[in-house]
Amino acid sequence: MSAPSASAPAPSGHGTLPATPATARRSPPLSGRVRVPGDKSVSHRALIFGLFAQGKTRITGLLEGEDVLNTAKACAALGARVTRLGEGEWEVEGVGARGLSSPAAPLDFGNSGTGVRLMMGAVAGQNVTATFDGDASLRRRPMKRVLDPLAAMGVALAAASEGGRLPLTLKGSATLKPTVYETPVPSAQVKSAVLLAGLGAAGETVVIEREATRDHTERMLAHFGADVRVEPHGTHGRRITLKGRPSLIAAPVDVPADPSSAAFPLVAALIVPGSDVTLTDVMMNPLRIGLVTTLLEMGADIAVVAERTEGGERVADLRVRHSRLKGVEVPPERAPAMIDEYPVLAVAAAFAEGVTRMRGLSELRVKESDRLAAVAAGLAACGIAHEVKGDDLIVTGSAGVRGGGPVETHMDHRIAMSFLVLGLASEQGVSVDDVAFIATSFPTFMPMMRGLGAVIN
Ligand SMILES: O=C(O)C1=C[C@@H](OP(=O)(O)O)[C@@H](O)[C@H](O)C1
Ligand SMILES: C=C(OP(=O)(O)O)C(=O)O
Repeated sequence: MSAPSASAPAPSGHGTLPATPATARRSPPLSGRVRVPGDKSVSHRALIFGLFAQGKTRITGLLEGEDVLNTAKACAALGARVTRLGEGEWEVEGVGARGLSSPAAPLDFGNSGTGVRLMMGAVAGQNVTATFDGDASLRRRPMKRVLDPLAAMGVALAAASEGGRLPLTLKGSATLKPTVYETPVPSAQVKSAVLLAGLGAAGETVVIEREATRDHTERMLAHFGADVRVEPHGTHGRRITLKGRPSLIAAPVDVPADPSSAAFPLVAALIVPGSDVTLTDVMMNPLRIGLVTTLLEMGADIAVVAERTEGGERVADLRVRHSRLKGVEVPPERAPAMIDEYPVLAVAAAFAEGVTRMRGLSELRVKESDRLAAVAAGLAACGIAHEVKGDDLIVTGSAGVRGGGPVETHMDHRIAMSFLVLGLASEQGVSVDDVAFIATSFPTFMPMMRGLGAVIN
């Protein structure tokens, strides 16, 4: 898809602010019982579905991280009345499935790929023109993966930066065509953008994925009253069929604790000797628990207790104790279920006996940073033997990890948190260059980790 170039003002966010470095030091045993904040994926979607629904959607446990707050602002700019009622408690008064209005100013999604890509899908079937922007990290990330299927449905790209990157302007279409789209990369964001566009198309929109990715959009479509069918496709895939132009009705959403955030205290407890930590209310959606599966294979002592269903999702408490880990091979088909957890899995692998080979990590290259490169550079700065072979990351663990740094975090919250966790069990501790971006997904990371006994300053 080609388009005239958009003028590019300075990117938003921390990119222009001075960095905030921090150091994590070898720590005493971690202990305690904590609930990490609400799931980021579910939080974005709760707000967006609230925008489309008729009536007032009440959300509890919403993640109040910068990524989600930017989505809340975008929902308001598109016409919803968005109110914060208390900590994690929000109300969205929606505009109905066809009622979005053009925002007065560019929508700024900061650091968030999920926010911007889902919202591009959301405006697709609306009589709306909107400009999408973000910080320097988000401006580098590929948007064509969403623009291509939206263009096939009839959305016009009015302006974009080189390669279809942000900032870009979309003109939605009130006569959007439904599509049958097979996603070329395993991406819940691409799938969700097409399904959200499909809300505005007359007829059935079908998304086919060769490997199943997180299914929160499908679940929420059903929860808000849409007619959506999910069928198996091939060995690992799914076929999702959505009937267009449904009336969505406001429905309460109780956001469970984010397994991708829980990953940090979880791995910290495994590698800091003597630790015993319980993480409560963690979402155990099967498409999100690849890390737990892998760590159990590595010999981790993780007890899954009080498993139950809350608000349509499996949740459980996880009791985690320091463990002697061993290296494993992580198959490529597991990648969608643990995509954001590879950086912290690499940290666990650094303390495991033997070699851990993580296969098929190409999607890590297009996250907030090139995570494959950032993890490799961080491991090198901490004296950990590793190798990147094609799209595989191979880490050779040892009982005595040197640490050190400084680790460059590249505007990436998960790189910052992963290497701080590594510092807690390393000989010299670990310094990272910037912790400001942790606020995008886990704003309480520092106090929560310190509360468990972690030494970070
Ligand atoms: O749909 C979502 O909420 C997300 C999907 C994943 O991205 P991709 O769809 O690009 O794999 C993940 O990395 C991101 O943190 C959240
Ligand atoms: C990749 C991530 O998020 P996003 O794509 O929404 O920026 C993440 O949180 O690790």
